[in-house]
Amino acid sequence: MSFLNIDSVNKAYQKGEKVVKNFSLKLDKGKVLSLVGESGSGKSTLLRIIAGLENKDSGKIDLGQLVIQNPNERLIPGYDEVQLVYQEYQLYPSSTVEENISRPLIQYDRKYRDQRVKSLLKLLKLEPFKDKLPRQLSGGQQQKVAIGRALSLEPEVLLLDEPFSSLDAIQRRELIEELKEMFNELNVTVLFVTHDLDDALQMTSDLAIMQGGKLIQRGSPEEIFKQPKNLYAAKLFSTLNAIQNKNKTFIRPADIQLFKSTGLAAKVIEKQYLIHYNQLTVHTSDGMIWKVEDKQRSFEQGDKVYLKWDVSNEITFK
Ligand SMILES: Nc1ncnc2c1ncn2[C@@H]1O[C@H](COP(=O)(O)OP(=O)(O)OP(=O)(O)O)[C@@H](O)[C@H]1O
Repeated sequence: MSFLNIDSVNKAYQKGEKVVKNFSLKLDKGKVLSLVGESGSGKSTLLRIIAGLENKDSGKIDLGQLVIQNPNERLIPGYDEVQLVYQEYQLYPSSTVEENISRPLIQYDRKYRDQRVKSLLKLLKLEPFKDKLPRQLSGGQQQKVAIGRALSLEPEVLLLDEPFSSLDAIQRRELIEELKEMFNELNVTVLFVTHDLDDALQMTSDLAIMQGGKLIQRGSPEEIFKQPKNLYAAKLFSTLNAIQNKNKTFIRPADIQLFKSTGLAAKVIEKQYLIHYNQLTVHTSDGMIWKVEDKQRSFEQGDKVYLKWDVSNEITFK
């Protein structure tokens, strides 16, 4: 039996369109899931509902025995067992790192509190900064303090809502690496929401894709890459080239080989130098504009190139 159960959740704001549509998801204890979706797809609303901070219209959410109720059904909204960290998470500006992390534990026994804060500072590698104020820290360190504060209450579930969007790519990669290790050690169940597939994959190999309030697909990156359920899921991984005269059928740039003779003729109209290959924009003789990968970096703008691909790599949507 899974640990976090989200069952057929629906939500509309006022009388508008539903922003979460019949959404169901299960997650085992101690597992990390990345939920990827574009802006406005309903990710934040869903997380707030899971945290018990937003009313749902229908559906059920439970953590084993604990049923998450709507805030309008409770005196104090939210649950210690479910903690939400988001990008603009506010730290107390005039409290130190140590005080920020210990704040939620104010009513707890002092000895327990000191131990918990000490172990979190260690896990988060924040010991050298424990007496600093938030403004004296980098963006990544500030987010670690926010996560430390959320973890201080020993939640069963940690919900991360794009917590790294203000960080640069290198900071994000390093922070995700550190956090992954820590989540594993703490055996906390994590739902990580992002619009960035790279971040999602860096965090875990359990992926869910949300679009227009619905769960589109759940699986490993490889499964979704090979058999994407729709165009959005496929495009998260790469550009798709539409094949002329084949309805809803596409080929990925990486699956196209380039030749100097024989194949579908095309003309290079643009060349971009990327890390692992030159990306060429080509105009095919059947009138399509495609992206292809020139791994040998042998073609220039204006050159003629011939394209071939294996039909088994074509992706067709129903
Ligand atoms: N409090 C609110 N009242 C009315 N509409 C809202 C409210 N909060 C969000 N919405 C709308 O619900 C839809 C989903 O928003 P939500 O923030 O959940 O999506 P998201 O996937 O998290 O997007 P983003 O990544 O941009 O935060 C959007 O159309 C948004 O405008």
